[in-house]
Amino acid sequence: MPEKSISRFTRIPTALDDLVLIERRRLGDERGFFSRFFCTEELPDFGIGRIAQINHTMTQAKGAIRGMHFQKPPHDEAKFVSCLVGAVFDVAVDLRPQSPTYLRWHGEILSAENARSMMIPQGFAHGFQTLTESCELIYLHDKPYAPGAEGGVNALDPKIAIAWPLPVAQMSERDRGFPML
Ligand SMILES: Cc1cn([C@H]2C[C@H](O)[C@@H](COP(=O)(O)OP(=O)(O)O[C@H]3O[C@@H](C)C(=O)[C@@H](O)[C@H]3O)O2)c(=O)[nH]c1=O
Repeated sequence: MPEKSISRFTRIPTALDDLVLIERRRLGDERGFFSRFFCTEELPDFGIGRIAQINHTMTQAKGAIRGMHFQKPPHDEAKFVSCLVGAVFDVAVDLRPQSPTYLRWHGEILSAENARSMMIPQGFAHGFQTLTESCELIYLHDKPYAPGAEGGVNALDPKIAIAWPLPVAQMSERDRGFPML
């Protein structure tokens, strides 16, 4: 079969407009598996046509929360978020005032086993809670890091009411200080 006819990705819509879950297909054999991680040919309309940065994080504690982060315009970015070690509850909040799903959140489990990634579009805040120890995430960003443009929504904001699956074990001081809506 010609290589191009193999579809490597399954798109799974979510309850939020433009927020898509991607399942990376694994081609397995007795050695393990081969998997394409990202593809501008197969995902051309996908927000990340150009990869400006790839970032890698490790979070030690189970129950730790990072987020909810975004970059303000003109540095607003799309990111393709994947978990390569462990498992996380990954969450996006729609911050686009014109959107029918404005201020709604959506969460999905991303794990090393399920090979799922979240495509976070521009205009969303992103964060996650670790479900295991020593979780490693990889982010593909379509814009460079712009420290002066960092924005945040408080992950514990009762107006958004994200149903974090575990008690909060750890948050950075900066994340705890983000304002409530
Ligand atoms: C986000 C970022 C941080 N840094 C630096 C700033 C700081 O010294 C250190 C840790 O930064 P933070 O505490 O913001 O890292 P962290 O909380 O892991 O930030 C990340 O959170 C998740 C939820 C996201 O969605 C990511 O886009 C990113 O914002 O790394 C960079 O050099 N480049 C970057 O792109």
